[in-house]
Amino acid sequence: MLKIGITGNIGSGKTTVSRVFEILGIPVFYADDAAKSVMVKDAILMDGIKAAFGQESYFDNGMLNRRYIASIVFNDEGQLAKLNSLVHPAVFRAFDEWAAQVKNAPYIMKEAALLFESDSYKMCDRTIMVTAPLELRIKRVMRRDGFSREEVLSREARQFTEEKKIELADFVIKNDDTELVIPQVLALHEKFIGLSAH
Ligand SMILES: CC(C)(COP(=O)(O)OP(=O)(O)OC[C@H]1O[C@@H](n2cnc3c(N)ncnc32)[C@H](O)[C@@H]1O)[C@@H](O)C(=O)NCCC(=O)NCCS
Ligand SMILES: Nc1ncnc2c1ncn2[C@@H]1O[C@H](COP(=O)(O)OP(=O)(O)OP(=O)(O)O)[C@@H](O)[C@H]1O
Repeated sequence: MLKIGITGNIGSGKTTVSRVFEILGIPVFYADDAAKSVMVKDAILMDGIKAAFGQESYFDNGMLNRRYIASIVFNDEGQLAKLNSLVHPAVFRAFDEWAAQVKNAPYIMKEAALLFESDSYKMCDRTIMVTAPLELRIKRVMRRDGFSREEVLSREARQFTEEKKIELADFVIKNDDTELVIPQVLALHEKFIGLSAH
């Protein structure tokens, strides 16, 4: 089945855009959500996270202490690489399991913040990069998550630049208040339906 990867840097709106594809009936796998899910369900992974970052990584009720882990990894590249190497293989497995059970769809999508950084774009037939100017992205995430400007920038600094991802991607969706998103989604949807028919 045709696999489309969709990504975008922090606050670009990749989740919002992916929801539009979902409304069109396309099954979408959300890698960020899957990461959060395996991190509280996969016992071997949880032990690995505790061993690497301490017991404080989890609250007593089993929930992930996201603020604590974020404060470590987004300030230290080595610690982030360690977290990524623990979590990403479990997310790749979750995607494969999810994809194997999808029936009757013209194509499927994988929404992932790190589609290019993690090399998972190589498993996709086509890729989409969602873009928006940095200042707008910062504003969106500060409003959505109550993050400081510095917190947004520390994550942005751990991602490839938008320019690099635009070069790597097959298609770009502009989500920056100058262009309407839905017509861009519809045009790509038509294209992917055409590709899946061949
Ligand atoms: C550190 C964690 C606990 C922080 O949780 P939090 O709820 O604050 O963030 P959330 O997961 O919703 O991500 C929000 C955004 O932060 C950025 N971000 C998240 N993880 C990473 C990462 N490993 N590298 C760079 N940026 C990242 C992305 O832009 C993402 O869309 C969480 O991000 C995490 O476990 N990350 C490691 C797993 C991962 O790589 N997930 C993303 C792709 S699978
Ligand atoms: N075109 C838009 N107009 C107004 N608000 C938008 C638009 N696109 C996204 N947003 C808002 O911006 C915020 C970030 O969008 P979204 O969560 O889709 O981005 P994301 O790329 O998935 O972010 P992250 O990388 O942080 O997970 C959300 O609160 C969303 O509602």
